[in-house]
Amino acid sequence: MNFIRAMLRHFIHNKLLFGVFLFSILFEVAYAVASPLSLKYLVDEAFTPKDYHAFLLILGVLFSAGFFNIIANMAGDYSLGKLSGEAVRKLRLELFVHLQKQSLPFYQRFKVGDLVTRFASDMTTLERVVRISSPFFLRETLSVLLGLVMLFAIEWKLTLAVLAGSALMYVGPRLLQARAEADNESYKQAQERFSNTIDEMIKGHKTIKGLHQQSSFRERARKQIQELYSFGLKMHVTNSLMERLPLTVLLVLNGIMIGFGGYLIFHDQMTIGGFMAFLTLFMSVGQSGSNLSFLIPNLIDSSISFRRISEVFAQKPSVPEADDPKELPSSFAAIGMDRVTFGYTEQADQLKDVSLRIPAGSYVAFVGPSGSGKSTALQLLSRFYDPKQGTVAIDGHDLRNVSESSLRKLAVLVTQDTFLFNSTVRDNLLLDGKGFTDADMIVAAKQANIHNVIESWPDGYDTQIHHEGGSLSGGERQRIAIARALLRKPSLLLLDEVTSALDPATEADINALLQQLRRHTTIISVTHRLASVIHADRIHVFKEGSIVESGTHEELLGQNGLYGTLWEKQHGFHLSHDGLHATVDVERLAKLPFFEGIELPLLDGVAALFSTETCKEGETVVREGEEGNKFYIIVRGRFEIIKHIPDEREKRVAVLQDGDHFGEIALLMNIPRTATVKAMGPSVLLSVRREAFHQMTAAHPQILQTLENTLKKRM
Ligand SMILES: Nc1ncnc2c1ncn2[C@@H]1O[C@H](COP(=O)(O)OP(=O)(O)OP(=O)(O)O)[C@@H](O)[C@H]1O
Repeated sequence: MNFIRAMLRHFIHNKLLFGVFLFSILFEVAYAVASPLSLKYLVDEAFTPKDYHAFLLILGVLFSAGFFNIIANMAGDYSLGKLSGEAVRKLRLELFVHLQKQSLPFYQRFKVGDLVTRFASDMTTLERVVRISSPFFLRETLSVLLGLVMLFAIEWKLTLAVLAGSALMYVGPRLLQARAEADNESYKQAQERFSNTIDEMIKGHKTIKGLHQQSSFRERARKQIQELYSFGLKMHVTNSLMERLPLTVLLVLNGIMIGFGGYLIFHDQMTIGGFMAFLTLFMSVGQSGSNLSFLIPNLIDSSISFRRISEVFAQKPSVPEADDPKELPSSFAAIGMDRVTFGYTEQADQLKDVSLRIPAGSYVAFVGPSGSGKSTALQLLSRFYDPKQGTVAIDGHDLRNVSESSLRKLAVLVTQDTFLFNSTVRDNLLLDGKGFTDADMIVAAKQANIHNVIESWPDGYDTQIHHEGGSLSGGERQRIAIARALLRKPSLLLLDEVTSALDPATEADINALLQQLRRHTTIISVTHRLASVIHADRIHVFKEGSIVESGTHEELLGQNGLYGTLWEKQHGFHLSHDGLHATVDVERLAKLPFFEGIELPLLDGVAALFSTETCKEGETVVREGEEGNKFYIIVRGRFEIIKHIPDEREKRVAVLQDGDHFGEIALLMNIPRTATVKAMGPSVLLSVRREAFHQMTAAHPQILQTLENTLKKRM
């Protein structure tokens, strides 16, 4: 309702134009109703008595009124065009701003296809209603009302008779309305589902191809297109029925009118002129009535669009701006969390009673197993979400009470899922460009180690970025995102796995840059790669939503806790600077549970069997169901483990990262893989084939024996 009120408010905002519009409609209706009346006077007062003077008078009045009607209509059309255009313009902008104000959960709730449909198709329907249907509805309703008054004035008995019959005209559509609404809604939903499939198919085409999912997607699309067809047919039939019914009833009504009207004339209760005026006026009222019922399907359709847009307008941002927000200065003394508990849903908490204090100028790292809540903590520190309990504060100011713009100037978050706009590199770096020169931009690009790459492109900084950055490599995208953040010179830099897509050399450069920045800028870095945070002032180790250990690298190693375990797991690998050649120490191999107890000299031979494999983001290394003959250790990178759950789509069941291994059973036997393993970014693996392993173990059967025993125990 608020939304409809807002629309009306926009519509009547310009009182003068609204007055002109109303006057023009009233005049048009009055003229349309009065014209048939002129017949009564023409026939009864001029033609029958052959009164030439009366004839000229009536003709003069008719002609002048007609001329004035044309002018009034033109003024009305102009005012309507301007009023409706303005109302729709304001609504579009309000919807856009409203979408911008929404927090992350909103964008998780509504899918892209759904929102785009609301913006494009529903808004267009709404525009049609404001521009065409509503004024038409108003005019036709007034015509019916005024026409009925005139009909009563001409002959009330005949009017009552036809009115009783007219009731039929509305019964049919009423009965069908609920069904038409349901059919329209089903069709809209089917459209939405299909839009989402297309959206997924375009965005995920690589993944779909990579996982051989074309046929399941085709099947999904086929079903949805079939649904579109069936719902479309149903909707068409119901709407056509609704459109045809009134015309049939109108035919019956004409019969009643001519029969009863004739009877009145034969009994001298009505003049011929009166009957002709009645007939013409009734036709015109009937036409208006039928026009109104034609409008019903159109209005039903639009009421759904109204509801769908109202639904978006009704969404309140889950991270709202305070009424009188505090402006943060550009620097601060400390940021912290005090007993913060947070869950994305009511069912589970992803952060539990987390407290920490980060003084300005420090370099802090969040580490821990995948899914332990590191990124979530970062999202709360940059206020993309508000805690369920506890507070996140900068210098004692609860982030809920500070202005979003001052917070965003102070703190910039760079994530692993970088989004670039389909524009030039320069536009992507400068964005609104406020306060930055090209020289600033180049300094930032150099810091992020991307300047030379950009310069090597034929159009340099004017190079067009396509497919939201898909035309660039993951590392290039990431470095542009880092440059974009550095350009803004934030006092607080929040980094979420920013080096995970970079090759070792670039990663080393970015880490060196962070070392340079660390005293002027507070850096909080979420990473799973421990080697990059050994110099951090403080490392917080997350586990299942809580901070379980905190300290410097040395302090944490001394504690021999979770950090120590994670460090051991990632230790013992060597990677060439270009990231193409990796090796593993035998001491590291010896720590793999299934090589436990095998003497180091023997493991030397095993270590030599490993070869390096690099993979791109989205590449599938192991496919569920296929027979495997390789064992892998992750040197760098993150891999998702996907399982096909019957009657469900594929589901990510785990994430593996640096130091993890998979596929060890393939060293023993040739059995189908139990899950698909896919790279989440550029990665480096060490792998060994069963055949090579067996050649080696032929000379040392005890290795095979140990492996068999351990794997048997684990299975
Ligand atoms: N938007 C979301 N809605 C619901 N659950 C989420 C959402 N984002 C993350 N989660 C869940 O919250 C938990 C913590 O996720 P988070 O990303 O903070 O972990 P993380 O330690 O950063 O792990 P990773 O290194 O794998 O990113 C995980 O179980 C994750 O599945």
